[in-house]
Amino acid sequence: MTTIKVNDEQEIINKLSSYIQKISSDSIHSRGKFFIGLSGGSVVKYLCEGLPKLDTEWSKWVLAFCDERVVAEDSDDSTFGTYKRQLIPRTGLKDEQFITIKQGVSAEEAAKDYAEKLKEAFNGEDFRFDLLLLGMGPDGHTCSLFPNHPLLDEVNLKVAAITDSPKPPPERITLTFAVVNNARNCIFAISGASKAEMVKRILKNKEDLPASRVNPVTGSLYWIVDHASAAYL
Ligand SMILES: O=C1O[C@H](COP(=O)(O)O)[C@@H](O)[C@H](O)[C@H]1O
Repeated sequence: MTTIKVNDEQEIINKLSSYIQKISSDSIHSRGKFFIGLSGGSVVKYLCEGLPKLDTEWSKWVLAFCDERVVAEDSDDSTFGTYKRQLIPRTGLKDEQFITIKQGVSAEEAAKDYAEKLKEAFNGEDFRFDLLLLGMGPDGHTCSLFPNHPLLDEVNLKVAAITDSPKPPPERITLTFAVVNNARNCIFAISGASKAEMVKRILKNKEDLPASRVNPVTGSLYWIVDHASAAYL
């Protein structure tokens, strides 16, 4: 694991963008495509500012979600909806390159459908993302994997439904750790004093929290933290 300390949110965006530039170029060069998993929350802002500056073959990108809220696409809570409004118009990306959840169905059905879509995108069961961009809530959750939730120990499903998310909205789908820890690269990008206590509990105290369970088996893990979130390291 590599921890990168930067001064502020702008430096998080710069550092994150330079990793994405390198990993996307390497992936496209080696395998012809770049499979990236996006998160919601603060990661959206980092990407909307950073990605438009990349020099890349946008048509080679395949974009999926580390988690998604089971809501209508035009809802402010929809992670895809937010990227559609705020990111797509500023890049060469097209809507069709995003693997999105089925609309108007239960979380259970959306999760099953999403797993099928990933299977098709990856040409099989081995969902090996080139890069997962991860956020972490102040409670230590990542994706929609929350502290003390039974989904933390899910080993059979690759995409799971959650209907009791402690953070609204309650209905979501999420990648499970089986997929997260199969990625080639995982990057956490964390800013702000509200995350400082949790950053300490995870990176310094090594407590068992959802975000601490991200540890790609044959991949690389990076934590990019700003001055405020790294205050207790
Ligand atoms: O609900 C969610 O929260 C996490 C963390 O969000 P942040 O705003 O604290 O960075 C996010 O990574 C996840 O994708 C999202 O659904």
